[in-house]
Amino acid sequence: MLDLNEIRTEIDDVDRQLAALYEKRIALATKVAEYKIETGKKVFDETREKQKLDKVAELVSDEKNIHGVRELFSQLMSTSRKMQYKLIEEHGLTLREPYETMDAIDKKHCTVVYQGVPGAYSYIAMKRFFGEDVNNFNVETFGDAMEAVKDGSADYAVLPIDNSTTGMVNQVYDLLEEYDNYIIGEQFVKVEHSLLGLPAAAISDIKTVYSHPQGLMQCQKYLDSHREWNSISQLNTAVSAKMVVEQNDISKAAIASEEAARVYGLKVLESKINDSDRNTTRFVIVSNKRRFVKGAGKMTICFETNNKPGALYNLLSHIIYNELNMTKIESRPIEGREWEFRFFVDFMGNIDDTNVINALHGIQEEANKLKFLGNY
Ligand SMILES: C=C(O[C@@H]1C=C(C(=O)O)C=C[C@H]1O)C(=O)O
Repeated sequence: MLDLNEIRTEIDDVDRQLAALYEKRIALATKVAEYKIETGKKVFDETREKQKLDKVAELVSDEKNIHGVRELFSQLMSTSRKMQYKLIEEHGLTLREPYETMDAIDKKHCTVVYQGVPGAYSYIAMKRFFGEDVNNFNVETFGDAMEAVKDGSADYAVLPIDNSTTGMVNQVYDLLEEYDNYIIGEQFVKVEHSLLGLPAAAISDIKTVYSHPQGLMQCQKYLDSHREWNSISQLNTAVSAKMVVEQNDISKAAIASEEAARVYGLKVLESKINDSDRNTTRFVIVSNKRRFVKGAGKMTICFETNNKPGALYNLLSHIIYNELNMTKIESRPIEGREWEFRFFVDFMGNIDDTNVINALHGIQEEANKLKFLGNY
């Protein structure tokens, strides 16, 4: 019979040696970091790491251990790199681009753009975030809103980015990657859809329903119970309400907010028709300036990786190692590169926190492309 305590005592002895050797190895890597600080050489040396893994594989006597020892050393080198990024940042050699901070957003003296027409959920989110009296104008598409912020005709844009029922708003993610605009705030709005018709209409009159694709998707179950209706996508939920008024036809209805019913003088034929009674949309407030509210607590970044095993795992390890709490990850296909993806990651932290700085330094060096999208 083997004695567990005895074996564990031996393991403890091996671990003591490993810990001492780890410290010795890290001390050497610190010298490497000093060399890199002096010479400007990059931390990550892929060729050296590949050679190292092949070397250590040759050092084991039992073939069964090759896989484990390669994994162990790739983790050791990954930790060694993270220690080096930290040292380099401490030396003031940052990869960060300049940015400013502000005490608060001046909500009284700004112009805000949103997509749609009055009564749209973006309009509701805008009023919720900036107040009822906000100076604003509207445009037809999300891209137009991004453009208005880029060219300075608006200081801020309010854009829907995620919905609790249907997930990400793909187009807005893609626009954040495409434009050099930054997220400086967010606003959650509980979205309750109603079926809106002309004052003279009854549910039995309805043949056609207009809404934004998101509105149609969020009421999928309700629409499935009325398969005789024809659903037609429009640019916006409130645009749909406006169309019902303009067409003046009792067989037409819109899926939109009760606010839209008030704005356009429509009748609520049925309220709360969304599939989930907790249907919520997250809106982001976007600016063309890298100016963030002091003490902002959430970061959004986006990066691309090689299509290689472990690539995403390796990049996320910077967030884990620096003890940052990741709250969201999404992926989008990269245009023109089939089956390659770009990742959007949210984590808690402020752009001035040292653990955020160190994590970003590592990701920037090791990802194909890192884009910082905001702090709010
Ligand atoms: C220590 C170095 O920096 C990095 C870490 C390595 C390691 O810990 O062995 C190897 C290569 C580099 O990616 C080095 O360049 O030698």
